[in-house]
Amino acid sequence: MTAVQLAHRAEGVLRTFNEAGVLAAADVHVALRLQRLGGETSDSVLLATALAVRAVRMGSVCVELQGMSEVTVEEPDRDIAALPWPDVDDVVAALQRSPLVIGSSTGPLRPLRLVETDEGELLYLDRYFRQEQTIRHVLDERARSRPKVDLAELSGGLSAYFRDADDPSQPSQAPDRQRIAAALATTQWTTILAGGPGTGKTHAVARILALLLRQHGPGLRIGLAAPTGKAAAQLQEAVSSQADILGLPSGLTAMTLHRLLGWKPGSASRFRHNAANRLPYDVVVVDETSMVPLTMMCRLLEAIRPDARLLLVGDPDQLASVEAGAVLADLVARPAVGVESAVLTSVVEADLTAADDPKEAALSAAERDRLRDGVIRLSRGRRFGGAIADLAVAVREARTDEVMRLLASSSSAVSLHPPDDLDALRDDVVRSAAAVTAAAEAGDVAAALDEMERHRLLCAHREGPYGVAHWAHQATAWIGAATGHPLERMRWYPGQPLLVTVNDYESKIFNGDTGVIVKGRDGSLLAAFPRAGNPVLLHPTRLSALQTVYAMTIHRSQGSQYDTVSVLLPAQESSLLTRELLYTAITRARKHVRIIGTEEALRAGVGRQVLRASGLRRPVGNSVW
Ligand SMILES: Nc1ncnc2c1ncn2[C@@H]1O[C@H](COP(=O)(O)OP(=O)(O)OP(=O)(O)O)[C@@H](O)[C@H]1O
Repeated sequence: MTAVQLAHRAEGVLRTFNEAGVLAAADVHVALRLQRLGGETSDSVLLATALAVRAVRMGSVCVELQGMSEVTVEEPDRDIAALPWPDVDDVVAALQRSPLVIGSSTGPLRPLRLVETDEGELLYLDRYFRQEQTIRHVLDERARSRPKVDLAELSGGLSAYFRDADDPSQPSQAPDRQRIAAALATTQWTTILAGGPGTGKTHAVARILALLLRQHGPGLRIGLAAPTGKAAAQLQEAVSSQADILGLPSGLTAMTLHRLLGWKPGSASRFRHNAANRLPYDVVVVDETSMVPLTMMCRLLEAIRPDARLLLVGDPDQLASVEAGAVLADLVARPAVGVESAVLTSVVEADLTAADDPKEAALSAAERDRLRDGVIRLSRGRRFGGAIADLAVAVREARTDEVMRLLASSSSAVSLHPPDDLDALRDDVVRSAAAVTAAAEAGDVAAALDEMERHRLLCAHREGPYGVAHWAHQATAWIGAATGHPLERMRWYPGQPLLVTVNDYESKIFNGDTGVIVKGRDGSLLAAFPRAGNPVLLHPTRLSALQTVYAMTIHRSQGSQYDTVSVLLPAQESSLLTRELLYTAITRARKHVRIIGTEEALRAGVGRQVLRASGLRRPVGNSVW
């Protein structure tokens, strides 16, 4: 059990909620500070303020006051409902009078914002409300006009780039959502290209760039970015690998969003590029957008020129950023506000109206509606088919019985093991370590890196009996017992799996990169990291933050895939065990996903959703105090 950190100065209701683990010491401190500065005396307002701070800490953008008591805490046996929750109407009334709330009649300092919606009031820290408003405003402004397009050129391009995979002499069969995505991105300023792993998002992005080059010529300035260095490197590799066949410029580089926007040392949220100094690109592509938090999305949208195309790419069903906001999921789920595009309809009418095809279902009315805002979701799996994809979809759609049925089926691609059934896991850990070590000892860098992709052990937690630390230790012990060489005492050894935890721009090695120690030609030990065609080799002491990684958190594994993934489920009460977490873990596997845990834990996970409160996905026109 984790002891709750208590705020020393907390009294009354704040103390009670702090002791119960609902509020952290930091939430209490902020609320008390604002109370002092604003001269607020109401306990209800204090509690609501602390809950608004807590909400951001937990990844939400605001608190839904009607549901403010529906919180989960780390210690599952706490009776949260029994806490002295104030009446919601009283809280709202107190907030409307509070000097801390914008629009109230009194008070010099107004850090809070109360917003009324059809589903009840939302309480924001005003800063996040303003960021949400900026995002909404910029996107709505961008949707008011459309780029000029050479339609003949566009039709020619669509027909050239979207061919039937089995018979390239023919255009692909309608409906082809990739073709719709490409037509959208050419005919609108903003496109949101959503889809699960292997649905061909990057394939479509490369073709979209080719279409835009046909429209605008080789002078088109392209900015490629992603939230992490690793994701940026992957985007660059994926686009570069298609550059030749599509005639894209060679040497296209992708960078982190921080770098794209011009990160200023010492400022976490202010960038060189902003509304007054816009980004120089004609098209900006952001990959892995699910990991982009609200503040970063706001800064990006402020900095992008109104006449630059923006392509936001990602999987809205994956775990969101650790910071506040699940912007991609919100933008995909937002009610449509844009108007239908006759140009788009004319270019891809066959795709919009086609009936079900064996490979791809017809577009639903809801999907057609979302096209008005530039939102398209790719659904046809291009990489892995069968049971893994079915399991991922069943988890995403919370069809628990179907999840259990798939795991009980005879498929060799998915399996569920009780917590004490560890033989297959141990075999995979030992076999994969032996193969990596053999290649690393032989100095075969490519083979060592390939072998690293065969199996990955994933955990929800970092600490505790279900955590990475414990299971990495267990894996090390299994490997040591199998080889007769205990690994713990060695600093560097061939076959040692590595995880980088800090960006190193000079070496182009990024937080989240994984690699392996290999023997160099002269027998010295080097850290190897995969890069398309050309692995990076460095002396391990050149990198300041390297960990040995026999197990990894599911959060960390985002953006990577492995042949076999073993997922260790925590106890069913764990608030980390959610549908998004399971979906993310399952979709890391190419050939086999092995889930280790109880059926109860799995059912609990499928049933639990990460509810990140925000106003972005609600209809506009709410009255605001
Ligand atoms: N229309 C297509 N025709 C033929 N092959 C395709 C098509 N679309 C995608 N592919 C292939 O399917 C595989 C997966 O595509 P891609 O990498 O673009 O998916 P993704 O959605 O970007 O996946 P991830 O999110 O995991 O990076 C790739 O090998 C790609 O070349």
